[in-house]
Amino acid sequence: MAPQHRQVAVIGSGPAGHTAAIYLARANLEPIVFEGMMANGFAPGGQLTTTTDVENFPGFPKGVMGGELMDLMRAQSENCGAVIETETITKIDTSSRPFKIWREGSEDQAEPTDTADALVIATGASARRMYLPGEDIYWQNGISACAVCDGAVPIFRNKPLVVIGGGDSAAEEAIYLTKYGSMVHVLVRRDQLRASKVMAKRLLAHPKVTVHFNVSPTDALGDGNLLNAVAFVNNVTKEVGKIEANGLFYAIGHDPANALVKGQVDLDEDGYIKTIPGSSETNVPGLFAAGDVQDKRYRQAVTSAGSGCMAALDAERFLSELESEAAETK
Ligand SMILES: Cc1cc2nc3c(=O)[nH]c(=O)nc-3n(C[C@H](O)[C@H](O)[C@H](O)COP(=O)(O)OP(=O)(O)OC[C@H]3O[C@@H](n4cnc5c(N)ncnc54)[C@H](O)[C@@H]3O)c2cc1C
Repeated sequence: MAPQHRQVAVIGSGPAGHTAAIYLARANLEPIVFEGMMANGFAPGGQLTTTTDVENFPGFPKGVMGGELMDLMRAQSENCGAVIETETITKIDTSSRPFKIWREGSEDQAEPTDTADALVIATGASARRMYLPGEDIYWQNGISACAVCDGAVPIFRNKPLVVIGGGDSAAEEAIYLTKYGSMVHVLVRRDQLRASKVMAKRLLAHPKVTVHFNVSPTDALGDGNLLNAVAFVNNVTKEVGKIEANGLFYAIGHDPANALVKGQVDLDEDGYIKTIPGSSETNVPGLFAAGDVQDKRYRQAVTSAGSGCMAALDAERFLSELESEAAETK
């Protein structure tokens, strides 16, 4: 069967992918969105489908459930004219245009299932977790991987909190959480922080922060409903203990979902797709990146949506230039 051709395809269905789709559809470019089927471990809709209340996405004064927000974005994409396919893309070839795309199950075939003149990669990222015993019970009931997203929720107010990690993100998240928690304990696996000198100094000097070196968490403990303590082991003395805590925040890094483009597009040292600052353009003309897969700094729904808009506008301009070039050579 001949590949299905579109002017533009979007891979990914989080806030970045759907915002790109809304803009592309409104520009009459009839985008196809591959929303994935548990791609990168997430249901269609992405990371927000794994959370409850989202209180910082504009337009929802009382907050909105993550799953509901993503259903609304999906409906808006469709209403604007995007075609959404519940398919995971397992291979692309961007070495020549049109770009070649293979849906899951067809990656061994020579012929792609789809082709597109422009591609928006919005495959997202995932926060690293330790999957401690008890984590399945207390994930989102005391355990989080995003202080900015969840720090303000009532269960953490004036309560002791734990942050896991020793880098800049851990330091930033711990200091951020001092606004809400009564005390913030930072558990660092090694005998020193990896954070920059300035951040480390700020963290160590903060009156509401205690840094525990050579300590790793071993268990998430609670009452069956909410987390109330974190068990730990000292990696040097092997001494075990327990810290009372109503919040456990992972700050041990994120993994951008870059498998599709690895080796085809420039990535930074942490695996994020490199975009030209102030745009969504990658080093491959016609290939645009949006959302968490290219953003290691903000990683928020609204910034992902913003970059999805940028990718759509960049793709639209690229396609119209392509059209003009084709008209001139006729
Ligand atoms: C538990 C949790 C709570 C959060 N709370 C908040 C909050 O309150 N406020 C906030 O602003 N941010 C929050 N965030 C962060 C926010 O969810 C992300 O910044 C945002 O979802 C990133 O959007 P994205 O579009 O880049 O990608 P994602 O949301 O990661 O979505 C990417 C999608 O693409 C799909 N996909 C991946 N690979 C493929 C493929 N090969 N083929 C097809 N599809 C593919 C995935 O399945 C996924 O559905 C939270 C994150 C988590 C994990």
